[in-house]
Amino acid sequence: MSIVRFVNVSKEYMLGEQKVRALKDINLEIEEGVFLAIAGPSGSGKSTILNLIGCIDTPSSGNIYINGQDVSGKTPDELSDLRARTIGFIFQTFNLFPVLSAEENVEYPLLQFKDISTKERRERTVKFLDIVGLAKFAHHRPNQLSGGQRQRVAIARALATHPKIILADEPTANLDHKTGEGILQLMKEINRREQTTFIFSTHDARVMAMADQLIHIEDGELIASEITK
Ligand SMILES: Nc1ncnc2c1ncn2[C@@H]1O[C@H](COP(=O)(O)OP(=O)(O)OP(=O)(O)O)[C@@H](O)[C@H]1O
Repeated sequence: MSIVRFVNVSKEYMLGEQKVRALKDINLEIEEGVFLAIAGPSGSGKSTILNLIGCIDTPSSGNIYINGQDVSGKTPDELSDLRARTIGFIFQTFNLFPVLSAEENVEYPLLQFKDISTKERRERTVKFLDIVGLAKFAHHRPNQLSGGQRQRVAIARALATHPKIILADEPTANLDHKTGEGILQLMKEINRREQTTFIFSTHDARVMAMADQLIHIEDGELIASEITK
């Protein structure tokens, strides 16, 4: 079963009086467990696709199925529940809480789940900080960590809720090349081990080369989707 399916999806934004067509009639299937890159020039619609998959935005027309569920017609509460249980997010600017330690940042999204006990919360926090190689930095705040370490905290935070899909909007854009490559390598290891589906946008050809599937968009249109591995 596809974990993500777009059927004739279009997205328009109003910019003052002007209509911007951010996505035009996109048809797309993403299989569970894939390591997928979305590539395209600035303004081509990469973030719009990620926002739609992440249920933080809804299409103007067409249907989107996430983990077999049609997201159209869902209420904002239902969408936020689907999002919380299915999706993890990683951002290019890391988006950590500056006043919280690394472990508190990882634990934070788990607080919304009443069915996860304090013990389970603590265990997951320790486990995922360890997976990203930051066990020793648990009590550090973001400003006491390097860019690569901050992104590792963000990866641990995204994994802590056991999502089926992790969405990453240019996760290496604010990192130097070597650090960025380490982050991608870590994401790929987790993808292979946990079978978590990773979907990330990028401008970087070296990052694209690590993907199993590469989607090219230009001017809101899907121009190619190739399985590379
Ligand atoms: N909230 C919005 N209101 C109006 N127009 C928007 C909005 N969000 C995106 N757009 C427009 O939709 C198009 C696609 O934008 P999107 O952010 O998806 O591109 P992108 O490929 O992610 O770009 P970048 O690589 O620069 O982040 C652009 O023309 C953009 O200006």
